[in-house]
Amino acid sequence: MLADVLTSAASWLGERSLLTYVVPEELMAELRVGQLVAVPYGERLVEGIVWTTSQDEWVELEQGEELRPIHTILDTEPALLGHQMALAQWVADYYVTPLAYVAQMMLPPGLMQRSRAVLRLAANDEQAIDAAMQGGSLQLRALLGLLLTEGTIDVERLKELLGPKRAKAILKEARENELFMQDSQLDAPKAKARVKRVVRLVSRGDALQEWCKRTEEIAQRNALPVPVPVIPDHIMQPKSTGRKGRKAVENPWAIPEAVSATATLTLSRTDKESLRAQHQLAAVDLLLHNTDPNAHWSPNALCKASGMTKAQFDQLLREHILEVVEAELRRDPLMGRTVLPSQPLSLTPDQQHALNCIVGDEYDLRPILLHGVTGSGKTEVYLQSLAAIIAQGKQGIILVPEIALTTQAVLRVAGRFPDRVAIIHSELSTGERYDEWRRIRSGEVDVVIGSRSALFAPLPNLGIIILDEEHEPAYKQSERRPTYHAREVALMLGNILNIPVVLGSATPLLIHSISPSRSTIAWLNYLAVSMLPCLRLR
Ligand SMILES: Nc1ncnc2c1ncn2[C@@H]1O[C@H](COP(=O)(O)OP(=O)(O)OP(=O)(O)O)[C@@H](O)[C@H]1O
Repeated sequence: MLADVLTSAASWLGERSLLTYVVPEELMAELRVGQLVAVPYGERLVEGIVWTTSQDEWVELEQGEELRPIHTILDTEPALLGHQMALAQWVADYYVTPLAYVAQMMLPPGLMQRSRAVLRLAANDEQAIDAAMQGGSLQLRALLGLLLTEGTIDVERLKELLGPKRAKAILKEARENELFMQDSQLDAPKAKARVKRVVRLVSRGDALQEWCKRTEEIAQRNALPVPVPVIPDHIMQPKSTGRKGRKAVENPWAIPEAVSATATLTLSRTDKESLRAQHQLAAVDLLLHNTDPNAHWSPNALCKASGMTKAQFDQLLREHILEVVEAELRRDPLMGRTVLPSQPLSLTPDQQHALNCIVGDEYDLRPILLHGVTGSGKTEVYLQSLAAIIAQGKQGIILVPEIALTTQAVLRVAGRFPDRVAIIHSELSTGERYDEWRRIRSGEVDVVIGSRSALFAPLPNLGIIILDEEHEPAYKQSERRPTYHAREVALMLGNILNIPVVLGSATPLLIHSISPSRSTIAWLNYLAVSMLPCLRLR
């Protein structure tokens, strides 16, 4: 089996953008088109995307050339889906840009891994090392000493330290000596899931109730008025007045002044037991009342908020009331924003007609130009079109020209489809973008809203594309290659998948209004739907 791989090395720019590799027996069952793989390239190991596979065993090679095998599959889930690869091919041809540039643009930043060549000792043969130490050049001995202490040396670092000429000479000497070997390592990708140690309740139902009852009885055995935190915010976010004037964090568990200082010194065993029980009950209470699935308690934060000591916390672990697990924490771009849930409005006849043309009986495969003045209800039509597509088990993309997390458009979409919306735009952090990209790829999301790059979201079953304010110049990427226009790419993606593409505007570009045939895309023939108020001229 052979595979054509789009490599992240020289062929990003070269004419031969796809290189052919042999698929080794052990990878055959797992290898899929669109997956990220590591392949040998010259002396290095580089990253690439499997573009095509074939059962051919024969390929025309120059004399002395030999096909090399794929090294590893870096992620079993494809990084690019079939329709994205078809779109990438079109963008590369249409905007005369290397295919690899386009493919890289479709992936979240920080996913591609860099490779580096490293030098290491081939074997730990003491005699051979001694011989080299005595007979080798001064440079070789220095290199050997470095490898014996460090294990490996980055070849690029060696070049920086010694200068290219001396590094070349020493590397040549090292390669000729069987003691050394050079291989290639792929660095870990910069974008990773954020994993933290968090506390979870293990005990549930009757067992937990039983424990609470027992612990409450112990807690009530003393009369010390220990405060129980209702909302732990003031503990989690202590008021601070800067470095110098920082106030001590108020300890909500301190024994109140009403109870005299001497009382604290004379706590009986029962009192201590009672305090322990109260703290542990408070911790369990905090976990029970944590309704936000994105909020987690770390062991430290929980101890601080409930007043538990480490020993009291460990006791709860031993009794299997709590457990500490590694949980993936989502970096949510809408964290802290108020998203108001909304219900579909009953549509006006114009809106209903527009909806029918997009997702109803009147849809005729043509892109739809939705022309309506500001405030005429276009967004409501978009939302109900998305809802209809979602009801068919598909997903949608809605593009807006300028995106700020607080924009009304984002919050309106997020409010209509709670927890099922992802946001993609260039101002997200690498981590946020990576998390959103993975949610989209795994089918956890029904709607992607964002600026032009949201078009490349890996939705598994894309059913509609909407471009709001289609006349906006922000849809054109001009600062780097490919210099694509999101409207043209959206229309092509709609064509590849045979799905509705809606262009909405209060002031559509003349190119659509006057002569659709003059459009840059030959097959284009819009269906224009108007939601303009009826004007009577006297
Ligand atoms: N069918 C309807 N019934 C009642 N109110 C509606 C209806 N459709 C839209 N609205 C309301 O009218 C206002 C404007 O609607 P909307 O934002 O959808 O218009 P728009 O054409 O998208 O505007 P813009 O061009 O500014 O994006 C909103 O407050 C919306 O809730």
